[in-house]
Amino acid sequence: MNPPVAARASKTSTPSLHDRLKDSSLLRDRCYIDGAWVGTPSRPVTNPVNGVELAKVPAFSTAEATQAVEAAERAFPAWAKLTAKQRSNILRKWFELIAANREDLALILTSEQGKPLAEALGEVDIGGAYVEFFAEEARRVYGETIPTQRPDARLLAIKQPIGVCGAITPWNFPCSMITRKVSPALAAGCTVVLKPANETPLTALALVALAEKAGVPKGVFNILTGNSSAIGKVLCEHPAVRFIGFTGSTEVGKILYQQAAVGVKKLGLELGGNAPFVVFDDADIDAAVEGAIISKYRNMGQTCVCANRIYAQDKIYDAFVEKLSKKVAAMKIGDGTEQGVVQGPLINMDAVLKVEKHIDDAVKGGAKVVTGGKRHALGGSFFEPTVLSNVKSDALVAREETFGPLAPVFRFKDEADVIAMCNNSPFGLASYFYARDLGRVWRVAEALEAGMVGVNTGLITTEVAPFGGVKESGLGREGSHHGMEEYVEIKYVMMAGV
Ligand SMILES: NC(=O)c1ccc[n+]([C@@H]2O[C@H](COP(=O)([O-])OP(=O)(O)OC[C@H]3O[C@@H](n4cnc5c(N)ncnc54)[C@H](O)[C@@H]3O)[C@@H](O)[C@H]2O)c1
Ligand SMILES: O=C[C@H](O)CS(=O)(=O)O
Repeated sequence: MNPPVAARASKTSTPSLHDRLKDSSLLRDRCYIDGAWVGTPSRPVTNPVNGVELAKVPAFSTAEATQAVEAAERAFPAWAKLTAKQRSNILRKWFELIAANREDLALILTSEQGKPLAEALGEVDIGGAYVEFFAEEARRVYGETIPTQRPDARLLAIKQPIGVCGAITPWNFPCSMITRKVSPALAAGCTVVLKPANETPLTALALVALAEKAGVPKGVFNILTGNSSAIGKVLCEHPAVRFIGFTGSTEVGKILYQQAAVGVKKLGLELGGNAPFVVFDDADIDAAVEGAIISKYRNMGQTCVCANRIYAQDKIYDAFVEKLSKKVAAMKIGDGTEQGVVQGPLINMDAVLKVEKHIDDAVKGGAKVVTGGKRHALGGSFFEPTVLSNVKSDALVAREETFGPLAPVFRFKDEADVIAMCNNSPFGLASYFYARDLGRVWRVAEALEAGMVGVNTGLITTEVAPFGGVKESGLGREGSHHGMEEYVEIKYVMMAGV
């Protein structure tokens, strides 16, 4: 059992994260490989609010990644041989432990990632919901019998776990991006080696501690922190690894795609987005404002499904911009653990620089800052939630994923005009529009080049739907019963001599 992280006095007078947890044993500073908590804590994890060190984690690399893959390979046969019910029961127990520890998990999450506590609680809840859902799906990996053209033979198709899986996850959702991969993998009978983001490993380590407590056997679920590219290379090239699940930027996704080609590994890629958010003139404008706020400013705009470009039809443009910017200007910004705060700090200063680059480019092209537009008085990586109007359709912010609290509002004339602009992107993850005409809803939903469409809603995330994108937003789907397909291989058996 890993000794809990020693209580560290933070740089400020506020109690340390360790002292604020109900169960401080959830704050882990070692990796978990083959059933043992190992490594020397050396790499600091800091709070984006104030740079205070929360803990240190090991800086592992090639050797440890290889050890983890070999442990997962050894554990695979026994885990795959368990009955679906046995795996389901263990996953159910994991879900119950996540739910029972949701407040501690959310506090760890907010402390290392920055999102408001209310959002972190929501993330832990859906993170747990993926585990609960796939605990149930574990028992529904059905095969089929197939009528054959040979009277002397019988034909069946069976589904079997693909084997050792690598999982590499981003910092923006340190809980749900992990359970969205690991729970279907374990449900299918696979074993996993997880490399979480270096900015937010503590939530992942706590999830593994709870999985261990739930009875996941040694070697089945391994986690290591450290050198991303070196660990990723091992996961892409080791012959025992048969699937790579990656969530992150399209740029890194392409690197992994190339590396995995060497061993012809199956991949699940959940990549970048550039979601259009369209408000037609027959929309409920107040509802559209609410939808734009949750879609744009959730996690300070740091979600892959954030509205990245907002299009408002000419007739309602001014009213929409006025209503939106009034609500945005009223947002409370601060430390996400404080009551009422709805916007925390961005993950780092690079994120701030990207927002500023997009604002500067838009303003140079004639855009107007309606609210926000600059770093917040709190300093550090706090940035004012921003609304721009009169933005040119070819501005940088329309072409690149901002990943920050910036809402550029573009004008459009009609359906054909706006659909052409929406689809003029190499990305196709999420998209949103507000309209009430039934014919328009069908036409636009079918015309948008995206994996997911929100109609009259800015929040589409659920464990029961197939999450994923088209074009350069990725391959495959996570969540829903489709999410199991990543982790199984189909085999058909022709039995002659009947
Ligand atoms: N489609 C989705 O479901 C989804 C969900 C969340 C985030 N994202 C995307 O992720 C991006 C933000 O997350 P991020 O900054 O963590 O992305 P990132 O691509 O920089 O990092 C993602 C993960 O990959 C690791 N990594 C980085 N370089 C690597 C390499 N060469 N080899 C192996 N691993 C490597 C990182 O350590 C991290 O764990 C955004 O583009 C966002 O749209 C997509
Ligand atoms: O950042 C991308 C995540 O997938 C966000 S969520 O799943 O919509 O919460």
